[in-house]
Amino acid sequence: MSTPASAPSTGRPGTAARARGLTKAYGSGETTVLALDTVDVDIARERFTAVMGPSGSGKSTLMHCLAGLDSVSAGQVWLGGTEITGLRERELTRLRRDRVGFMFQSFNLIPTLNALENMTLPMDIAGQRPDRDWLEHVIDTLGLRDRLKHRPAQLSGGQQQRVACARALASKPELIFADEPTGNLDSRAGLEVLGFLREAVDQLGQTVVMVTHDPSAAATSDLVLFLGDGRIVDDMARPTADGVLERMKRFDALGAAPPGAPARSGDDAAAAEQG
Ligand SMILES: Nc1ncnc2c1ncn2[C@@H]1O[C@H](COP(=O)(O)OP(=O)(O)OP(=O)(O)O)[C@@H](O)[C@H]1O
Repeated sequence: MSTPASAPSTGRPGTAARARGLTKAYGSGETTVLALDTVDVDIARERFTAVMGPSGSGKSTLMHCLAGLDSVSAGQVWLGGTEITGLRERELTRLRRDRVGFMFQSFNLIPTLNALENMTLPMDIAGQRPDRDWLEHVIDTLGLRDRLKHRPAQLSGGQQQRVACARALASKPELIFADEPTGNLDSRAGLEVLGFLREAVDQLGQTVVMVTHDPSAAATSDLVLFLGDGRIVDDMARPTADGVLERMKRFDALGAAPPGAPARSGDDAAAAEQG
């Protein structure tokens, strides 16, 4: 299903990422796992999109395929206006480097580099100079000023996550993919990171796609996409934590969407709620 994130009537400046018929199967024969099943999705530019769903529903796979980190079994994916399915690895690497920032659960920090060096490493590799004012702003907002010379092993898990967050934001990428960015943080640090992602969207025109299990974190977004069994089964605009929690409870009560079940829109869900 195509999500309202793409509604042309909003006048937003297009889509930052798009997929049509996106299908991803792992393995072969009897052991095949269909992680994504003909997903159509539009990630609106300058918006904050959250992706939720039960464990194994395909959230990380969707993010990896949209980011060009994983190959697809069928379908097409675009980053901005560029179709990435079929691109050669070298072109794909360059595109990712120039346009995309990543925050993963495993922070992927380089142990021999200090915090500041880790933050600027992607730009150093790309031969780009950081925007100093922006970098300073990122560092202060994430409370990393007095940790810049520390190596990852000398930082707490939360601090490492904040460095990974700063690294994703440092080059002002058009699109940031965040996989459970608050998963390893205490609630205060988690709120800070979410606030910063929100600010990046509202004030800097960046686009964020965040996978989360946390309804409160999802409530920071503009639109929540709910995945079930490799399909987008619902969505919720202007989410609240209570609203997301209710929706999730309802999915639990209904069980996972059966394969082949028609994808439901937010309106259908609202109608079902009233009826
Ligand atoms: N490399 C892989 N090889 C085989 N199966 C995989 C692989 N990666 C993911 N899968 C399977 O694909 C399905 C979707 O996995 P995915 O990690 O996208 O789910 P998820 O919704 O992100 O789960 P979680 O919330 O637990 O992180 C699962 O059934 C998973 O076991």
